[in-house]
Amino acid sequence: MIEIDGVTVSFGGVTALNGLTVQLDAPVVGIIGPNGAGKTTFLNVLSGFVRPNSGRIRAFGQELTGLQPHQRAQWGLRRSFQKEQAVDELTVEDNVRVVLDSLPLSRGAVEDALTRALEFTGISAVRRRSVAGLNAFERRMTELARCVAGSPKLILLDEPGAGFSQSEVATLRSVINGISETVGARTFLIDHDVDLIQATCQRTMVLDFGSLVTYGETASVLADPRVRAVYLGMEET
Ligand SMILES: Nc1ncnc2c1ncn2[C@@H]1O[C@H](COP(=O)(O)OP(=O)(O)OP(=O)(O)O)[C@@H](O)[C@H]1O
Repeated sequence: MIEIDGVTVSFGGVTALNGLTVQLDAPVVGIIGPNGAGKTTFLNVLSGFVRPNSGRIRAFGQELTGLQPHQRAQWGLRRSFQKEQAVDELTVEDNVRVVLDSLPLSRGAVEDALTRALEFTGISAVRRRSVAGLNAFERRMTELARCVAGSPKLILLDEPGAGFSQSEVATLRSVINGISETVGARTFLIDHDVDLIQATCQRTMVLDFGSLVTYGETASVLADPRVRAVYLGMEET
């Protein structure tokens, strides 16, 4: 259970999150809303890159508010960004090893976790290649491997499917669907692809202008006329 309690974030005159209060309790939670709704800001607050003006965040009983980003990573938080983060000059395995080396693990445990992460994301065959020589989807899967490595508790994915083909998104979908059982982590997924949200997220939260529109079972949320109005740009029927 991840408890968000009264989180407000202002950037000058812009209120990116406005007293957000919600308890997120599914293996994979979708986060949707129009551009500028506050979705990425929410992930930034969770990962510690943005300090809220007010409010608290607790995850599985642990107070995250006040922890630095590296302390959250050690606790078990992982994050992928809209913009690619994998380092071009490093091999795939070294990109993942960087994450594991920051954790209190023995050499052998690092290598085991590395192999598991690469297998889980389907990129074992390219593990010794440098990221610069990979295609865009292999680079995205390298970032996914960084997220699932080292027994994370909570994985935050910011539009991981953007720009990929249907078959690549299908591969991504099955990886996301396997995280809860195989990796044992919760996932929060921002994506504009409603089909991906529907196929992976048991529950979905909708934001608009930094406020919670609704949170609930994904099928009901997507059928909600308020959601269709704010997110899908449809008239209420
Ligand atoms: N660092 C910042 N400085 C100033 N304003 C910001 C900053 N980050 C976000 N904002 C503003 O806060 C609001 C919420 O932005 P955010 O990126 O969280 O929305 P979003 O829902 O992720 O949008 P998108 O779907 O376009 O990625 C927007 O009005 C945005 O311009």
